Amino acid sequence: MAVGSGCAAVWGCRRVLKRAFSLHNAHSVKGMEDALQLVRNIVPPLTAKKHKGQDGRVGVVGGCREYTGAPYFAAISALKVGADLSHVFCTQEAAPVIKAYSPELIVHPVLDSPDAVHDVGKWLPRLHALVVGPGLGRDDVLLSNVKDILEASKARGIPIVIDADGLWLIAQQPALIQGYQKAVLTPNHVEFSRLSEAVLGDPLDGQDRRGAVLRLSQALGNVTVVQKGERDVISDGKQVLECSQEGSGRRCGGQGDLLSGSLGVLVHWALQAGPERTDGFSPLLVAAFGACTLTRQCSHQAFQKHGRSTTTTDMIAEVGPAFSRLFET
Ligand SMILES: NC(=O)C1=CN([C@@H]2O[C@H](COP(=O)(O)OP(=O)(O)OC[C@H]3O[C@@H](n4cnc5c(N)ncnc54)[C@H](O)[C@@H]3O)[C@@H](O)[C@H]2O)[C@@H](O)CC1
Ligand SMILES: Nc1ncnc2c1ncn2[C@@H]1O[C@H](COP(=O)(O)OP(=O)(O)OP(=O)(O)O)[C@@H](O)[C@H]1O
Ligand SMILES: [Mg+2]
Repeated sequence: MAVGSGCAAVWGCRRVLKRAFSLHNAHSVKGMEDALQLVRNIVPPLTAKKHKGQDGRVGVVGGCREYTGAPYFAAISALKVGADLSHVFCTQEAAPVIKAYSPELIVHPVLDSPDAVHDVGKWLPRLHALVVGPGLGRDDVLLSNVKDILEASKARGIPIVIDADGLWLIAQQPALIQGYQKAVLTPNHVEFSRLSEAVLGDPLDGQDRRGAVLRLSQALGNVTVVQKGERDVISDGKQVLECSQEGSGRRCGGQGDLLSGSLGVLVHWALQAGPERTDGFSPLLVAAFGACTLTRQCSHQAFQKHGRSTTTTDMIAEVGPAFSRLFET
């Protein structure tokens, strides 16, 4: 797809990109198809030639006394999208709870151990991507361990999705992620304001969401930023994409965890596929567009069945059908 690729002046091609990536625009059916095609291009084929692990070994760093649902949602979503193995690195107390939710997850009760960084670090060579933050909490000891885990992951060049309390840590210490171009941040409205305040010293400009996301990404040295909301706005500091796939009016907790877990796997696939398969677009932008579209489609499908009682568990049950519908047609 040629639309927007290699665009030097982002604002000059903004209208073209919006046409290409806005699903609600009545004239954008072709553009939408093009955007979805880029995501389809990165999905690895299922063949008999592969071994277990090849389609993704993802680690989720999060899970503490208060929050066990969030890391579960993220880790199970990664598996349901197509990762082969999904690990959770959480506190000792959270581990039996998360294990009891699912026999499919590999759960390490290490995050509050004195050797946490070593205990997680020895798994890093086997991981394709890390999702840091869902249900992590804000305990100083845990955050200090996560800081060291982030440094070790960056040193190995592991792609990192940062969400929830991981973003709290980044707002305290933006230098931790500055210039690391294999990172994607997935803030909700409040998390975005916090980051924007910390990095740019600006209160959020609600009128110009695309400009705000672009500026934050640039200030962080082209880290990819996904601002979730009524529309999801995605930028790598060079290009700005929007996803307005129809979701639902339901705003139950956990939908962001589904997004960050899915993104963990899609980031790996996109980087593995390389820029030829994404037609010059940053692989991380394409992965982020895929995760946003998928999450919103899951919300839409779950809401059709369950209406107001829709919860994130209902959305996770839709990952398979939604994925096939969007990316395997
Ligand atoms: N079942 C679980 O275990 C869940 C745990 N969660 C975890 O809970 C922790 C805190 O996450 P929060 O997202 O609450 O972050 P914060 O603690 O920063 O709280 C943000 C607050 O802002 C509100 N808010 C969100 N969007 C808003 C908007 N557009 N306008 C105005 N207010 C808005 C929310 O209701 C929330 O009270 C994280 O560790 C997160 O992962 C969540 O992921 C939800 C599910
Ligand atoms: N107003 C909205 N209209 C439609 N979709 C929305 C809206 N707000 C958020 N979403 C979608 O919901 C999903 C999660 O975004 P949300 O802002 O709820 O994340 P979050 O607060 O981090 O969630 P979590 O409860 O998991 O922490 C995203 O896919 C986003 O596109
Ligand atoms: Mg969240």
